[in-house]
Amino acid sequence: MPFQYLTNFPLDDAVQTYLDALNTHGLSYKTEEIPIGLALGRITSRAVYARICAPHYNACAMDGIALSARITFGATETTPVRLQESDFVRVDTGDPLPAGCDAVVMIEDVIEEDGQVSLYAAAAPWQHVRQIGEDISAGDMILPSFTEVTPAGMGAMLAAGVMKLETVKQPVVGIIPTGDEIVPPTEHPGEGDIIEFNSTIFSSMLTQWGCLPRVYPIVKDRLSEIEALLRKAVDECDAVILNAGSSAGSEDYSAQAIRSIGEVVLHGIAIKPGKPAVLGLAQNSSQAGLVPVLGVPGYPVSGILVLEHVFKPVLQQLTCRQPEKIEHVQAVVSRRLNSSLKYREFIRARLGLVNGKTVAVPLNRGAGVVSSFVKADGIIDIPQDMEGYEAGQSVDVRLLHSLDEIARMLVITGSHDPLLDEVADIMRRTWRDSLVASSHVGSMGGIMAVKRGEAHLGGIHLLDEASGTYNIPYLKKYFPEGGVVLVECVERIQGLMVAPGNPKGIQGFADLPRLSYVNRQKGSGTRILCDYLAKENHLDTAQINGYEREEFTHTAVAAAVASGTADAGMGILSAARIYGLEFIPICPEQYDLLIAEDALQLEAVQRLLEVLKGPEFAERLKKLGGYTLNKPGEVRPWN
Ligand SMILES: Nc1nc2c(c(=O)[nH]1)N[C@H]1C(S)=C(S)[C@@H](COP(=O)(O)OP(=O)(O)OC[C@H]3O[C@@H](n4cnc5c(N)ncnc54)[C@H](O)[C@@H]3O)O[C@H]1N2
Ligand code: MOO
Repeated sequence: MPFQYLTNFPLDDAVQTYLDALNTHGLSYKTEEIPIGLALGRITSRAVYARICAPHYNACAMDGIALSARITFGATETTPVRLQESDFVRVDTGDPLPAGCDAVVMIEDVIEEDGQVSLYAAAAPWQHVRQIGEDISAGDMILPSFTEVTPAGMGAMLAAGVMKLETVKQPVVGIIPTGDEIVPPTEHPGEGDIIEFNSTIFSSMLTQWGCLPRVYPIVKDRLSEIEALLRKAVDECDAVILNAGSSAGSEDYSAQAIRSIGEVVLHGIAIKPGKPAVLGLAQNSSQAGLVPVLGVPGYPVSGILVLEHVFKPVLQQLTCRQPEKIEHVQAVVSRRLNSSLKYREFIRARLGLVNGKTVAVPLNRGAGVVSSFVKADGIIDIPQDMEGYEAGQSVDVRLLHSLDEIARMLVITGSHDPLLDEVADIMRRTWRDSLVASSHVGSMGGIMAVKRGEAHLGGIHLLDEASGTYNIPYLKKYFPEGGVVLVECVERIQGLMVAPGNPKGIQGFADLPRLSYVNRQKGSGTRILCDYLAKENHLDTAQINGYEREEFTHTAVAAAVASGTADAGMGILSAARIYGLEFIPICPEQYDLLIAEDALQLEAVQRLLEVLKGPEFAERLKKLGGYTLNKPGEVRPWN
């Protein structure tokens, strides 16, 4: 296959070019008549008018007596009007107003005395009567065109004798997953198998947008097979998403397949992730309609962004839904962000309100890191003509959660330990409105984040080589003026995680030169410990294979060992257990929380301290293993 040169259209131009092309070819929504009972959330395609009045008869609005108001005139507290049974009709709410009557008196105001009925107030004509058409008059417009049907709207239509309405047909959107290595979801994928989950993400997004997703079976990387399934999908659907194979690889057939059954409007957008998207179209041969066909990059984050930015505006033309307002916020970015001048970049970020400023902590930028979307509170939008931002600069962030939620977020930035997730979970179970955003940037990263006022607190475990003590020497160095408190958390065991059965017979740190190693990032407490142990053991780290290979969490190191790409890595027992690894204890260390003094009184911080002191925390840590609890949650004097 000849190499395909991708274009580099700015995003807005690409979307406009695509919409123009689709509209030129006559892209249009379809309509269908549906019963009212199925209309919730649907969009009207034409105005709905009342067929009958509601109410369609004069109805009593209260339980009581119906009468002619005239006969009550003159009744007062002191001069009641007395009525005979023949002067009125006893009625219940909803009864038709009896002939000759024009008012209802509530039963509470009807005084029965001496076998007679007395009224101590006059009735006004038409009081407590729901007159014909009070709610809706026949011929009234109940809903205008292109309006979303609400529960009350459904009731109003039925009340007005409308049994069916004409709506915009929900577009059926076909999703075709492709790839030789793609397998249906399974708990036990083979090596090289990629679990097919994009179609589930895309289906759910489409459902949220008012479309009907239809997922086709996974098709192999064979042009003829992709073309055949694409042809079928175009004939069966109103829009089609062809997933993966969008790039320039030898088995990337999306653009070719779309071109062979229709037209590629453009291939390549100046965004990252998402650049190799293919914007195409084809004719539906059975219904002679135009079908937008989108070639979506295989990486899930790329796919989500392309769907959101490129396909959503197209689908909104088919669903006739209005784009919802996108909320933005200016936030201070917590670390340097590089960006290419060639692309507009979208970077997922956690957000929190610290010291009155909104802080954005960028998450993993990888296009394959779908979990970054799970954690993200917003998307940092770096324009194409920017080279990036320095830490502390203000950035534009598209909000994924409300500002109210972000204001409640407890921002924890520092060293990674699974206990933080357990604390967050206990908080959530105890107080449902608790929100915790924790980012793993290592102990030194935590110190800096708290110092810059960009985190409420951070986990730290920093060994001071000179004194052999933990944490306090660092606080003295970095916070000479105070402003932070140190809260006791846990003592935990650091050790070498090795393959089950310890096939390499590893005894301790001194064995590293004969192994392949996986390390933690510089600035993490574990890395500082490794560097210290290397010195103690007189090891030249340049001679240790993999010493420069850096992972950001204990579990990522454990995963590397479990996958066999490293013989050993330093970490905590709980991480080794998760991956079924053997654990060679090396030394205990103190893992504490560094809390900004200003943050100490926050409700969220107080809740966290309460959790640390409680029984559930102790129980959960016992299960995780490798921790000793002395006085968790207690403030430790340090200066
Ligand atoms: N030499 C080049 N290589 C790549 C380029 C490039 O410009 N030159 N672009 C990179 C970029 S950027 C992206 S994005 C990807 C696009 O990849 P494709 O659309 O061609 O997709 P595949 O290579 O087939 O798959 C990539 C990756 O996506 C995941 N995937 C695919 N389908 C699914 C699915 N249904 N469910 C879950 N995950 C899926 C999977 O991890 C694949 O490995 O290309 C780069 N390469
Ligand atoms: O465009 Mo790819 O989507 O940058 O990762």
